[in-house]
Amino acid sequence: MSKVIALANQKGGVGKTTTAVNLGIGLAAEGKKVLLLDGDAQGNLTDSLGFHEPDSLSVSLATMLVKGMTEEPYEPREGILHHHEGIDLMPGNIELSAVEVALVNTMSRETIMRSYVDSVKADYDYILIDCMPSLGMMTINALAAADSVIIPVQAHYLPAKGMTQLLQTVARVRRQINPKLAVDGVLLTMVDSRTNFAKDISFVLRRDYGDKLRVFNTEIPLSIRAAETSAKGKSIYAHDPNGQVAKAYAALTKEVQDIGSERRSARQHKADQSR
Ligand SMILES: Nc1ncnc2c1ncn2[C@@H]1O[C@H](COP(=O)(O)OP(=O)(O)OP(=O)(O)O)[C@@H](O)[C@H]1O
Repeated sequence: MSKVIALANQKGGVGKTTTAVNLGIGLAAEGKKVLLLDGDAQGNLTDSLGFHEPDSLSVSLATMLVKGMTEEPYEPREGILHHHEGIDLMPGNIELSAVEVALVNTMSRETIMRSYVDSVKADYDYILIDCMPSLGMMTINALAAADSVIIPVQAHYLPAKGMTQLLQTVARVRRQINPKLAVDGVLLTMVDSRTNFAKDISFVLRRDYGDKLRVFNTEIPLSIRAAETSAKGKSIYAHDPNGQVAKAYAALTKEVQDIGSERRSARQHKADQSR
């Protein structure tokens, strides 16, 4: 069964795209079939994977969503690109901005992306959605399509108000559209080991949100090597295989798979008890 994970935080520049690339390619290295969806009009995920002119692509996620809105039949695999490190990508570009505006007046406006995801799900073990840095319609669509959400947070800045708003949005989507939506946890990124900020933030998150909110054991270190990867169009495993960031993303990949297995056994346990 495939798992759909949204990478969301309405704050920009916190590591959503970098995590989508390196978690996705990490899962592919473990033998999983992975599709990344670029749900951000900036097209950074598409660009980071070496498709440096996202706006010139003739088919993208926006094309599929427009066809979904207008109920035109579509071939869901059209436009999917393959990256040489073993993952597929449905690219995103500036056209998503227009789609976001158009969605507002569409029937089933929150579930257009879910219909697209459902149409390709059978081909993949994991689908990761890189969200826009906003809580607009495109992010709501991603949350409606997802099984769970990972929230990357830059370790030297805790957007306390932003976190509350994001968790409220997740709760609203869960209540109204997608009851199965879980929060996998907060991922601390760009952690500078010379400071205590990461520890302080973990403490504040646990204090303010309690055990409702898991903080991943894995922390992603701050490193110029991570910042270099997008221009190169490759993952950190290919760019700096022995560095700390590659090790951290490999550890995150394991942690994400472990959360998946824990949830599956919890569901099984519940099902067995209700028999
Ligand atoms: N571990 C890291 N160490 C240093 N720089 C990093 C690290 N991870 C990401 N960066 C850099 O930080 C910037 C923001 O990262 P990224 O694009 O992944 O964030 P984002 O949340 O997707 O941003 P946006 O919301 O604008 O799409 C990028 O220039 C990226 O290369």
